Amino acid sequence: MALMVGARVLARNLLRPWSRLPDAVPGRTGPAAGGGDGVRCFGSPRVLVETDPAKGVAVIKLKNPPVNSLSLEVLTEFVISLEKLENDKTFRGVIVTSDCPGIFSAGLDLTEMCGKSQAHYAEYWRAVQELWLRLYLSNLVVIAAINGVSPAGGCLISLTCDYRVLADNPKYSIGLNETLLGIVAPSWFKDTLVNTVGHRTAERALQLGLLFPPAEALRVGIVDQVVPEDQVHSAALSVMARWLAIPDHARQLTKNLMRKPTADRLVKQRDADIQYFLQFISRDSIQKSLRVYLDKLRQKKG
Ligand SMILES: CCCCC/C=C\CCC/C=C/CC(=O)SCCNC(=O)CCNC(=O)[C@H](O)C(C)(C)COP(=O)(O)OP(=O)(O)OC[C@H]1O[C@@H](n2cnc3c(N)ncnc32)[C@H](O)[C@@H]1OP(=O)(O)O
Repeated sequence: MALMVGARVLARNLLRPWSRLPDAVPGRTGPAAGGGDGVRCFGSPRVLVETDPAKGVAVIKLKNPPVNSLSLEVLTEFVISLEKLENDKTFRGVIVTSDCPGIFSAGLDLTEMCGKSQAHYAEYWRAVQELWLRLYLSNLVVIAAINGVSPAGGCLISLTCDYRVLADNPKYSIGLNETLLGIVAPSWFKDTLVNTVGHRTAERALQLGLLFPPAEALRVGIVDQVVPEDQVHSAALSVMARWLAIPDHARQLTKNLMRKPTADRLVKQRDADIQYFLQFISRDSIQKSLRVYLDKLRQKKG
């Protein structure tokens, strides 16, 4: 039942005409993310989309302060924005970045996984799955311009992209640090990392919950390029131009060849994966670990 409610909510959101989204910011024009006139902006307050139709490129900027945590709303709005871009043949590439200074994304929203109902957990997890599937199998060239720290789910978002550019700032570490919270990265998080850095590096990184600073991130291959902070966006645009020089059909079929077997593993057992998540996240010991971790984050200031 819970799964059906979750699926219905997501489906309703996905099918809702864009212009009727409650938070939509339709058709605003603004200064070009990549320079030049004709940039149009749409999206929602939490997921801004700047499009440059002449270049065929869009920029998705996550804006969920203070830390760009991936709440249910953010996940849903992200999927809707991606779908809109995928369906508009004007666009061939998208850059994913952050509008929150110093933070790419703090990952999954811990408050969505702590002290909530089973129905809520199911709805939330389906939304996490949905975003992963959409990003991982996107026909667009997807480039991450990582302009801030990127733990766990934040790292996962960038791992689904075709290429990762990281700003060279020692504070901007990246990795799947789930074990440090007393939780476990699911198999498809693990697969995404293994496909990027190889089995041994992934095993060590996952068990130890490693967060790599830029130079090390580049060395292990969890990012493809490290550039000075003020060049992240221009570097992402340069990489985009190179990837867009490849004929779409050949690149897309190749991407599919590389990624579909991994995605299919989740698609074939999506409901079972949700049940597994429910069992895991509802355990008293896991809820306790999450509460302790959240309290530590909150007390940091005090
Ligand atoms: C065997 C198989 C089992 C399968 C099991 C299935 C699933 C389980 C696994 C689920 C996977 C989860 C993946 C995740 O993404 S979990 C989230 C991991 N994220 C983190 O560890 C990052 C935590 N945050 C930080 O480290 C820092 O906040 C920061 C991002 C470095 C930014 O630091 P700073 O600028 O100093 O900001 P604050 O720390 O003061 O935070 C401000 C504010 O935001 C709250 N917050 C931070 N992160 C999160 C978050 N991820 N979710 C929700 N809220 C977050 C923080 O509590 C502060 O709140 P207050 O203003 O109220 O104090």
